[in-house]
Amino acid sequence: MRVLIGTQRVVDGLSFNVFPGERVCLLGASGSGKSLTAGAILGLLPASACAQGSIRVQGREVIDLPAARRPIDVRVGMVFQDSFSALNPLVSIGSQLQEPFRRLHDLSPRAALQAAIELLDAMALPDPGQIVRRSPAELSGGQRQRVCIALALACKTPLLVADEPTTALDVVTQAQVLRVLKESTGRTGTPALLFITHDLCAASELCERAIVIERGTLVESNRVDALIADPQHSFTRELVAAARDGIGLAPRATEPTLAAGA
Ligand SMILES: Nc1ncnc2c1ncn2[C@@H]1O[C@H](COP(=O)(O)OP(=O)(O)OP(=O)(O)O)[C@@H](O)[C@H]1O
Repeated sequence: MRVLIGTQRVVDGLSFNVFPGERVCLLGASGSGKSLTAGAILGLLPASACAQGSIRVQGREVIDLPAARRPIDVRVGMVFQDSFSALNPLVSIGSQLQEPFRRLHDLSPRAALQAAIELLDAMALPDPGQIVRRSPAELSGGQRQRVCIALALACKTPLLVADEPTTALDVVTQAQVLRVLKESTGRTGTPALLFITHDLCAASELCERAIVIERGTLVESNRVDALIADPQHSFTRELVAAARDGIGLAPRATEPTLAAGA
């Protein structure tokens, strides 16, 4: 897969899979092409950028399909760093969360509201019956981010891309959001996760496998524990030197949920 801005290849020859039940992190320095990779996978590249090569979701080619034109079963859920701009400030949390349950899952308004409250409860949000009545501005950043995760999960996509979802949060709130992401992805009946970050500690708490890119090119790919124990590339060595130790789990080998290729 490549992403071009004009004639410049800002992502070049990047090739990796995310399998069902996996949580994979995409690591790279600032400007290395992580967000453009996410944008290509989501079908949300800026107008100035263009993706080439192959991006398959559940085996289906989607590289030329912007998010809004993708069939429901190959859409990709997303959680971004800025939870405030991801939500409509004028619409209550309940109405925003009801929408995917009504539109995609055909639930009645009452059943959709109940499903929204149950999902917020699973996100470890206190008093979800009250939270659904509030607007985004009436929540803390960590609460809003968990609402964004709930919103992404409500769409029941096979893959969730989380682009630096904890960067704007304090360390305690980061831990809560990481816990919720871990509990709600990477298992049967939940989406696989592509977690985009330059925080190796967060990556090691959440993910089993890591892909490291530099200047839009893959430079290292391994299990997170192996990567931490024996980093090969200079950027990975710098990341490891700056991070505390973590643990990783073995990836599971089945049909890929996502296959991005050149
Ligand atoms: N809309 C755009 N127009 C022109 N260049 C862009 C655009 N978006 C990104 N770029 C350039 O493409 C490269 C990769 O950007 P990208 O946002 O993917 O990096 P990143 O790894 O996500 O960085 P960060 O960690 O700082 O968010 C950078 O050099 C950036 O300046």
